[in-house]
Amino acid sequence: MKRLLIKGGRVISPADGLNDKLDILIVDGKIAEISEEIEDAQAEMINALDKIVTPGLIDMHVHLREPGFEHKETIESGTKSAAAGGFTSVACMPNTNPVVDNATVVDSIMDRTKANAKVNVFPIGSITKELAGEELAEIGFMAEAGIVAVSDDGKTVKDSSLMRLALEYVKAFDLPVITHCEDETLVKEGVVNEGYYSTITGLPGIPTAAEEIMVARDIRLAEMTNTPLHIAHVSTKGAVEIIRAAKQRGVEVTAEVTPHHFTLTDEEITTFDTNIKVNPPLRSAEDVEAIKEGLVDGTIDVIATDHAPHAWEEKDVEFNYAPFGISGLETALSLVITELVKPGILTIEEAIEKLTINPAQVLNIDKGRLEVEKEADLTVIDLDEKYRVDIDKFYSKGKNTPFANQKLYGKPMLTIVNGKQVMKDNQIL
Ligand SMILES: NC(=O)N[C@@H](CC(=O)O)C(=O)O
Ligand SMILES: [Zn+2]
Ligand SMILES: [Zn+2]
Repeated sequence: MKRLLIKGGRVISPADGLNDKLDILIVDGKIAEISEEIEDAQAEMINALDKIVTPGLIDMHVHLREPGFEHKETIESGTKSAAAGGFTSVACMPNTNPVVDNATVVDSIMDRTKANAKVNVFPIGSITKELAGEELAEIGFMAEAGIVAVSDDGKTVKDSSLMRLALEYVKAFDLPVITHCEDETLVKEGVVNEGYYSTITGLPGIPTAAEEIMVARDIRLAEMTNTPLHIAHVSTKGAVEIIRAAKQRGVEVTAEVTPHHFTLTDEEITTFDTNIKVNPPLRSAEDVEAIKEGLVDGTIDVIATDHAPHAWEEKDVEFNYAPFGISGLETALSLVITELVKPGILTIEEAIEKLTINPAQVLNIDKGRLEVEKEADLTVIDLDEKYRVDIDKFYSKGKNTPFANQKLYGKPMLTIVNGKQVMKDNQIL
């Protein structure tokens, strides 16, 4: 029997009402005991004194790129990156090649996960076949194969009546719909936020209304069909306001933001660095402020990375031609701590909620808690560790981050998945 004893940490699990100095004993991959003083001579001991111990972090929005774009990322490299970032579970988006629009592709991701993944992987199926927005994907078969949600992420389902149909149809399978909101007719050739900085750089702009129109549409459709809707990567003040109002009148809508959208503004585009090119684009300081308010008052339930790795040579082109996306798994927790927790915007408990139980609840997965007899997924965090982001040490193939060389606070020290240590002190085990 394999025994692991995590001693002396401050255990924070909002869903279990825990915020105390506690020991945790893991036996054969499961949590065996959580209490004040556990002694176990046979167990391997981990000293968590002055550290925070939380349920394993969950990232409900990542692009693992496999199958089809293995030069950008694979299930192996992407889940190593997740483990390095303190995540024990990720949900992966279906914009692969082939698209995850049928059960065979879901099965293949499950098989590859079993063989190569360092953390739990929960596949998301597409809403429409080939993400083409024309007919529904094989949602029922994919549900049987184990998807946790559907999304055409990367694209909006343009046809409102097809989106309505999708929202009706998923009810039979109890799946949430995750929507990527942009009105393509307003986006056109846009590559950055439309505003002062797009004007002075001459880069084509994407107006905030492009996002807000679709957020409003999808919320109305969710309301009409009574289906849970999750809004991906919220980036504008107006979107926060629309979601807040919808929640107030009882619509079952949830929302996420990414670390880059609560950290950076569109002023960054004056560098023309393609590593800040992302969809939705970095917005104005006013939008960032509104997003933070949304995090504080609960309008925004989840922090998710939208980890979108790209190959170096793909980003090393003129701004207009570079693909959208930021590699996010290995800086997310530090950005949450540096930008939200240290300045007192969120308490550490609130931050952990948005990284554990809240995404678990959106996806309806049995994760995000610390409970005896459950699989031991845990993250040990050092809140005070200060370090410089080193992209050469990234496990992700995607080095496309605007945070390279930045000094950040707070780091995951240890990631445990199913009782197994998968990352310790920046090393994948
Ligand atoms: N966010 C991005 O900029 N890119 C994502 C697509 C998406 O999340 O919409 C990608 O797949 O590269
Ligand atoms: Zn998207
Ligand atoms: Zn995405």
